[in-house]
Amino acid sequence: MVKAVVAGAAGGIGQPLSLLLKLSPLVDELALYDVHQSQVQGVSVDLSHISSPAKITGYDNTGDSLDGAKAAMKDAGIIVIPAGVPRKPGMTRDDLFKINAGIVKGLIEVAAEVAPKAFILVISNPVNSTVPIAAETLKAKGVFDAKKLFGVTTLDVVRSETFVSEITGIKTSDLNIPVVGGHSGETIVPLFSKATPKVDIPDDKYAALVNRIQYGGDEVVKAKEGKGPGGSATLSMALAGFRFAEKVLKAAKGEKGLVEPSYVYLPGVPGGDVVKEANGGLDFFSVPVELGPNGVEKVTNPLTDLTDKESSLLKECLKKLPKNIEDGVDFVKAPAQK
Ligand SMILES: NC(=O)C1=CN([C@@H]2O[C@H](COP(=O)(O)OP(=O)(O)OC[C@H]3O[C@@H](n4cnc5c(N)ncnc54)[C@H](O)[C@@H]3O)[C@@H](O)[C@H]2O)C=CC1
Ligand SMILES: O=C([O-])CC(=O)C(=O)O
Repeated sequence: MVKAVVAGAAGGIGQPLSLLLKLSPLVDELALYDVHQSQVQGVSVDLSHISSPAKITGYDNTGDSLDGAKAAMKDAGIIVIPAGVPRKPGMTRDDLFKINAGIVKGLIEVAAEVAPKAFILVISNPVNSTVPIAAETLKAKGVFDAKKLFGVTTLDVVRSETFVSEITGIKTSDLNIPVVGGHSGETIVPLFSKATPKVDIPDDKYAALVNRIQYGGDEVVKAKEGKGPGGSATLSMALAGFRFAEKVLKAAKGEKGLVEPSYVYLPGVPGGDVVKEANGGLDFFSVPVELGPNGVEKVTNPLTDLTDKESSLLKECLKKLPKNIEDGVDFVKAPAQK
């Protein structure tokens, strides 16, 4: 019996993500949680009419309590978190930290209490910092299992597949492109030299392609012009979040050979120490993760034999990512100094 939870289910990502999970045969119960009471109840009733097996339940809180969050997450197998505010034009993902840091910490505290063994997939931005916040919160509660905590960076992979396919003509479904590092701007490092099948990016297209992958989020934010629900990517993100969640659930059921990059805590996962040595000592990094019944089975070090261009991208990533990680860790460990 697999209980899945979407926290932030009434939002721009939450709604389509919940629809995809409702359609999945891998989910037996889908609990939708949001602080937006009327919206989450409406979405729950709406989805509950779909004739797929997953049973839908909807939760919000009574007053200031977290009773809805607790009931939603109780004994969950997988918790996907797109709760929080999205960007509007002119904002960076780091601008979201002020609000989303506390939201993620609060949700993880509930998860630690009522579903300490759940797989936790963090979508809320800035992922580079919200995942360290989640890790430190779980550590403080004594229930941290790094193999089960994932920052969802799948949208960077999805965008890479789309944009590389446009240039090379290779079908997106045939492409496998590791995108590593973090999830914002220059911290996003696509490694075309490690793609399968081999992809040939013409020199005159390389910089623009990398830029489009790194700033794909900004392209959407700009196009949406701050109008309508969800100021940033919602539909492509719902697909990406579902793709990653589905792999986690399939691996939990014993399917083998499932690999996808994800932003994980390296010291707590098999193979992580090698990546940590290669990235200059960072604890958190997005790397190709092989999934198994207990989450991360092992991670592979993607930072070998990089091309000169990729080494330059990595260098830029490593200028920014450490501060993002530190901000997240300090938010939990040293809040007074913030
Ligand atoms: N990891 C990634 O690749 C991506 C991440 N994102 C991030 O996902 C987040 C959500 O984006 P959208 O769905 O577009 O925003 P949205 O504003 O449409 O939806 C967010 C939902 O979260 C709910 N919420 C707020 N605080 C909550 C709490 N404490 N508990 C439960 N629910 C709460 C809101 O009521 C709302 O329904 C943003 O932080 C955004 O930056 C967006 C796209 C890609
Ligand atoms: O750009 C944003 O704010 C949302 C996001 O993370 C993405 O689309 O990759």
